[in-house]
This record gives sequence, structure tokens and C-alpha cells, in this order.
Amino acid sequence: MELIIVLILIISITLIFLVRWRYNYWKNLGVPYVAPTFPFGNIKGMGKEYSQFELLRAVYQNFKSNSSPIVGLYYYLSPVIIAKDMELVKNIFTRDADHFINRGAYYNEKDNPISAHIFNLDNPKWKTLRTKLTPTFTSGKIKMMFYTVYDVAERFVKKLRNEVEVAVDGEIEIKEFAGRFTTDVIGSVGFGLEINSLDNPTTEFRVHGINAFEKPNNSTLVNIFSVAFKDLARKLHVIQVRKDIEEFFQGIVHQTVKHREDNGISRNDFMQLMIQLKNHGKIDGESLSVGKLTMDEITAQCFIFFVAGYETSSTAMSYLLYEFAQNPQVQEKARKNVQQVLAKYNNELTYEGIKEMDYLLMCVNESLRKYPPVHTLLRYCNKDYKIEGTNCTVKKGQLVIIPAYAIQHDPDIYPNPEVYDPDRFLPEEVAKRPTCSFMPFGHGPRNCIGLR
Ligand code: HEM
Repeated sequence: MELIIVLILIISITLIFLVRWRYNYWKNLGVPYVAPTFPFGNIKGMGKEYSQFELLRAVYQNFKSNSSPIVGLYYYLSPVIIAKDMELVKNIFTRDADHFINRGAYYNEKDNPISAHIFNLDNPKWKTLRTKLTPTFTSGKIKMMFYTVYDVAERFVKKLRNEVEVAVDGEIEIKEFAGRFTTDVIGSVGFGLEINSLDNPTTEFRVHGINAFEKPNNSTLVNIFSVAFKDLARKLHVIQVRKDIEEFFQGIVHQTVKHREDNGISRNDFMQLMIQLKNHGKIDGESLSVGKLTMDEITAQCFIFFVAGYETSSTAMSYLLYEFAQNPQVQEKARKNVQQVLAKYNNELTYEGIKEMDYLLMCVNESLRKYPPVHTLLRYCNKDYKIEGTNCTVKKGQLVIIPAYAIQHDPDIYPNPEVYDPDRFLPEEVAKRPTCSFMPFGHGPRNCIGLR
């Protein structure tokens, strides 16, 4: 009995010592930090009482006047870095991107091939895949898909008119409606399918897509475990995407590819480009050979195009429309901008015309600044990196957080940040600000592939 008590005491003292040693990490390096508490570090209540971007905004503001380019936090027992200096942020994204090319996400190619998509993959697999997919996102290819999107947009406008007519007090839930629109767009350009969730919101495709977000396969604890101990989690067959969702997407991609190949059907969409990559390792008519894609790879990429594209785009659309409603004079100016460009193009909406709607773009950018759909960007250090002007070396395996929301609401960069003011995006205003002070699509080689 006494021996057990002694053992418990020794284990407890050792644990206390280890935790204190761990929580002295930033102090010992002389990096400013927020005092942690065991076991959550600095994230107690995150996700329930407050969101991550609120924590990061508070930390960013509190430490802004401190000359250190970084602030230290603890996520549970792990020391993580908040990059707050604009030069450092730029270097992490671009000049020194080879130290920070991964996001550190978990995927399991063997048991859950759909999770091995471009967003999750680490280098060098990521680089190989990005090289294969980049030619499918050139402006020429997007232009080719323009009328596929146009068709869905026409249905959207028609449907919107009907909904507004029958709505109580003229109010409709625009976020839900925009989500149905972006689902149909991505279903069409990504998978080559007529989803029509505008008319049928509970269509299987949309429900499975939403479930991929809202009904994760694992608890937060398992997710944290699988990110922290990736190899072990793979050995334990931990999967990220639910099997029913994986099977659903595998089924529709296989059917679509087979249908097109059996019937010699070709369409202006990503699916067609990916079929070309699958069969020839290059896009038809182009000389650059980038390597073949497998069926599993096609499925995983279609899946991530949907997951990464539909929610972000519908959030962006909703906030833009919200600000138009709040600021009728901005709305009017944007409308005039659209009408002028349309008049130049025979009153037809064209790809070239959209690119000339400069004021509209300023409005879009300002709502992406104020409400970035992705408020926090992550980079996982893959080789030690000495931060210039400090004694601190970011260690391999450490997480670096770029607080996009906080930077885009910094009153020193964007005075009166809560005010919606598209003129902030006049070219002469943009030129006054640091390069990476606007990052709704990230920056550098790992930025959003769907940016165009
Ligand atoms: C308004 C709409 C969108 C926003 C705000 C957005 C934002 C982002 C952001 C912030 C990232 C991370 C960038 C970084 O870490 O530097 C990202 C990555 C990504 N996005 Fe988007 N996105 C949008 C639309 C789309 C669409 C439509 C697609 C698909 C066609 C897409 C596909 C991807 C993919 C595949 C990645 C991962 C790229 C990689 O790791 O190589 N996104 N997006």
C-alpha cells in the first residue's frame, strides 16, 4: 500500500514537473506569451464560449505594441506561434515557404483515400498533386467553364425573384440560398452533375456535402490525437471522412467517369480535365506533361473542391449582399458599375466583362476583408527556422498561426475596421498597405487554388 502511495506521489511530482517545464517554453525563450493553465493551455472554452479568431484578435491587439514579431500560446501542452509582424508573415508565406509548406492536417490514404486531397497532403505528395492540378485552374480553363456557371446563375436569379415575392416581409435566409447556389455551381463544374439543390435543398449530394462538415467522423480528442501522432493514428486505422460520405462521392465520380468514357461525352468542366489527366497525364492540346491521376485521386480532389469551395463562396456572397443591404449608396454604385460594363458588352454577361467590374471587385474585397470565410491560416514548420531579429527558432513540427481576421481588423492598417468601405481597395490605397495585410485566399505556393 505504502509503495503504491509512493509511486503515485513520484508520478504526480514528475507530471507536475513536466507540465511546468512545458509551460515555461516561451518564458525561457524570452518570447512574449499568454500565461497558460493546465490542461488546456490558452484554449479553455474555445469553440464553445468563443471562437478561435476572437482569441487571436485579442492576443494580436494586446501584444501589438510589443516589438517581438511573434507571440507564444499553448494549445493544450503544445507551444504554438502567432505570427504578428507583417514582414514575418510575408516571409512565411512566400520567401521562406519551403520551411512552412504543410498544414499538418491528418489524412489516411490507405483506409480513407478521400482524405488524401490537396488541402490535407504534405510535401512532397502535395507538390506533385498541385503541379498536376494547377493547369486545370488557369484563367483560360475558368473562362471555358464560364457558361456552365452562368446557367446556374440564371436559375439562381430566377429562383431568388420568386422567393422574394412570396417571402414574409420580403425577407429570405440568404446564407442558405447562397449555399444552394454554390452547391449547384460546384456540382456542375466539379462533378459534371445537375444537382439542382436550388429547387431541391435536400438532394443527396448537398446533404452528404454538409454532413462532411457538420457530422465529423471523430471527436475533437481523436482529431487532436491523429494530428499529433499521425503515424500511430494511421496504424490504428483512424479515418477522417465518414465511410458513407466517402462511398457516396466514390460512387458518383466512378459513375460520371464511366458514363462519359462509355458514351464519348465531353463537357466544359473540371471533371473533363481530370479525366484527361487520368488517361494521358496531361491536358488535351497542351504540351506540358504533369503525370496521371488515379480514380481515388480524382474523387478526393472533387470532394475537396466541393468542401473547400461551397461554404467559403456562399459565406462570401452572403456578407456581400448583407453589406449591400446595409449600404444602399454602395449598392447603387456597384449596380451602376455593372450596368456600364454590361452596356459595353451588348448587355451580355461575359467573362471579360466581369473582369472589368472594378468597383464590384472592390466591394467583394472589402467584404472578404471584414468577414474572411477562412479567418485563421495555419502553417506547420517542416524544417527549423530562425526568426530574424530574435533568439527564437521555430522547431520542426511546430504550428505557426497567421491570424488573418485580426490583421484584417487592425485599426493601424484599416482605420475604423468595422466600417464597410470598398474605397479601401482603390489601387492607391492598396499600395500603401503591407502585401500580406489582405489574405482571404492565403498567400504563396499554398494559397487557394480556387482563387480565380
Ligand atoms: C470565396 C471563396 C473562397 C475562399 C475565401 C477560399 C479561401 C481559402 C483559403 C484561405 C485557403 C488556405 C490558403 C492558405 O493556407 O494560404 C484555401 C485553400 C484551398 N482552397 Fe479555397 N477559398 C475559396 C474558394 C475555393 C473554391 C471555389 C475552391 C475549389 C474549386 C477552393 C479550393 C481550395 C483548395 C483545393 C485549397 C487548398 C490548396 C492547397 O493546399 O494547395 N477554394 N482557400
